[in-house]
Amino acid sequence: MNAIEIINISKTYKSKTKTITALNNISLEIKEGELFGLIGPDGAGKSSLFRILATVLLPDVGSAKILNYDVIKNFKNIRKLIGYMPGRFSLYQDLSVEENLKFFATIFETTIEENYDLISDIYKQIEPFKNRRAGKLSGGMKQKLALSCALIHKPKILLLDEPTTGVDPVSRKEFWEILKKLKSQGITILVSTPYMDEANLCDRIALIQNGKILDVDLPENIVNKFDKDIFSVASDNMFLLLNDLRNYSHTLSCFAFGDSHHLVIERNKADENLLIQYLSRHKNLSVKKIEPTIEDCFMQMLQSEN
Ligand SMILES: Nc1ncnc2c1ncn2[C@@H]1O[C@H](COP(=O)(O)OP(=O)(O)OP(=O)(O)O)[C@@H](O)[C@H]1O
Repeated sequence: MNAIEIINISKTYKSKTKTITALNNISLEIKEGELFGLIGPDGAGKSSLFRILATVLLPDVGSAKILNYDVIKNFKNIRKLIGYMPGRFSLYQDLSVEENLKFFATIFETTIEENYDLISDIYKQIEPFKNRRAGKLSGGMKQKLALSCALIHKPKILLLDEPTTGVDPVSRKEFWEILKKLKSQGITILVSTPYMDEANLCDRIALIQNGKILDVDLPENIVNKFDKDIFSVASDNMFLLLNDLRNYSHTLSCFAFGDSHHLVIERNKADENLLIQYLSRHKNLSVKKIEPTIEDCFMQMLQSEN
């Protein structure tokens, strides 16, 4: 059975001066027990979709179901079945760690003790600070508390909107370990992230940009479908290098990627020696053929869209 079904959803925000299309005819199916990632940059429409699924925002067009309950007609049933962690953690900054957790437990007519099993792994890490105000916690600790609050009523489905944004790399890694464990306990997880490197940690992903889904697949299939050659190129003058690479006759696209540039060329059209010759004015030149990453695939899809 599908845990989540999204059918032709569109959402616009209108002000006096402009209309913003946040979601443009989105359809998606997420299976029970899946760890599904919605990957896209700021403003892509991720939060709007999460808010519709969490029954706190109405779509203009289309429908969505969670475990067969309609997000509009059956919103009360859905609220009991989901744990929702909004983009900016929904903690009460002036309440302590323990008070926040008790508050969420009370809303769902349960207690911390009753559901301690499910959250114990996560909560144990912040329990030593249970009297500290949420506002005084580090990003990683806030994230763990927010997840504990979202889990306190034993939801079947977790909706986690950018849970790792602004969190340090160690806490990010720990958080994904926790998600893996929750998945093994049978919880379906829909998680959004702007970090492309987190895509590989999901069972399946959807790439989203400008309110449109560009592709849905296993992370490895997205990479395998990439049918171009990629070179990682660096030199002493990265700015000049980017210009030169963009002017190269075989270039399809070229963009800065960490401390090198990624050059995309039609498959088997590139002769590495000719490229090195073309770039001969560069000092400390390095040219390496590499395997594409999800980010390369995403950039290429954006290029094709435009
Ligand atoms: N309440 C609102 N009123 C007007 N525009 C909005 C509103 N909420 C979102 N938007 C706009 O809709 C588009 C999609 O925003 P959304 O928050 O859904 O994307 P996102 O992928 O979650 O990005 P972010 O991480 O920046 O929130 C953006 O252009 C955003 O500025």
